[in-house]
Amino acid sequence: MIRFEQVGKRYPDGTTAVDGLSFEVSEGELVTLVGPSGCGKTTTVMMVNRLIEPTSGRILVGGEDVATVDPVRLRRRIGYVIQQVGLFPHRTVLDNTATVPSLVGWKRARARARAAELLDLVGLDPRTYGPRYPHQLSGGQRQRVGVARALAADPPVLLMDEPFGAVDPVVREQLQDEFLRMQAAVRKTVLMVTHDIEEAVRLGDRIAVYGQGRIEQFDTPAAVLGTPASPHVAGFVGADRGLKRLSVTPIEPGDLEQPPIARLDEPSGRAAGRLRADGARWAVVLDADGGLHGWVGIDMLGASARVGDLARRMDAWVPLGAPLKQAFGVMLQHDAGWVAVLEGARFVGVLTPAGLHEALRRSVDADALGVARGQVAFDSVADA
Ligand SMILES: Nc1ncnc2c1ncn2[C@@H]1O[C@H](COP(=O)(O)OP(=O)(O)OP(=O)(O)O)[C@@H](O)[C@H]1O
Repeated sequence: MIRFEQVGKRYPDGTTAVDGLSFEVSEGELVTLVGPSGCGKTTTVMMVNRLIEPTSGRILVGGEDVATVDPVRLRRRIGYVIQQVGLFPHRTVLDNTATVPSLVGWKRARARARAAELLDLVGLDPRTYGPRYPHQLSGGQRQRVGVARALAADPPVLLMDEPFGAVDPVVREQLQDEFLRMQAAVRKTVLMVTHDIEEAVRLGDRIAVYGQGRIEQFDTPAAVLGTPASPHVAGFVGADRGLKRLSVTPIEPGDLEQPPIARLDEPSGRAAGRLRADGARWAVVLDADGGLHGWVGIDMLGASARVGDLARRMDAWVPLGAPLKQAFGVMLQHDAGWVAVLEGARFVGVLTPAGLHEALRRSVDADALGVARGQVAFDSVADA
């Protein structure tokens, strides 16, 4: 969808901002550009909408060489979000959002209806915020309007330059989450500049890590964290790589342990006997459909009641496939030594701190070997 072919930019004073850039962003893919200040990230995105002209190579958008497209027409097909949002101060939020549709000749009513829809999409109620002026919004809200405005004419491509850079870390994380949800729905082809590796990892389908004026590694977040291509990349992604991997490694069935199970309607004495025989101190309690109800400890099980009368409800669960970080968060929040994992509504096992550690090692090892994670085979007890 966006293709760089040996693109370079040399300024008249002799500064080479970027050199020999070749990479591709597929349709619907979000690529983050990350690297130290002055390494050429902004130059890269501004060449796509011709705010900067390359001095060598070419850039294709949707198969078309952008150098051959009228810049004004080109920019209407490419959304652009920057850190200093640049809203028109004397226009309402709704009119700001409707700017591009109005420019490309939509009727006023249609442009405004579209703007209202977009404000809703970025989490701003158009009835409340539409009539306001930019100075009546918080920084985070202004940033959302910037995103809504960039999407208003439904461009297939979105360029974002530090879009969440101007807000505090908490709001920033909120905006990132909202943006991810939105991107899952609209699937734009996105090129996003950030200097923050955490943001690059959280948002990017793939990451381009820049050195001075060139890309040192272009790969998935897991691969960049797991096998940095150079000492520069390793230095940039930082010493806490293992921690960052928690965000990008999904919980897989093989990571789970199978604890003893008790059924809601089971006589409590029978469940207690089974636990004792297994040497277990607690069991996960499931309902008749295999859904999670809660847990019960062996010393809570009396002789006469049913398990369901004695069990405790439990909210500490995560879906299969969720990132390990989410499971870790739930464990901390509930002060629990394990977290239940569900596939749909069905209980499939528990993740413990030991399982979490193993999963992290598995993901690092898989990348180190250069094989897809699903292909890694483990020696099983049966083979020994
Ligand atoms: N008009 C210009 N003339 C000369 N050099 C320039 C010009 N514009 C940018 N540069 C240089 O090009 C290099 C790349 O700049 P660019 O803005 O792309 O970096 P960046 O990675 O986006 O940095 P930051 O994260 O600080 O925004 C820098 O060394 C910068 O000083």
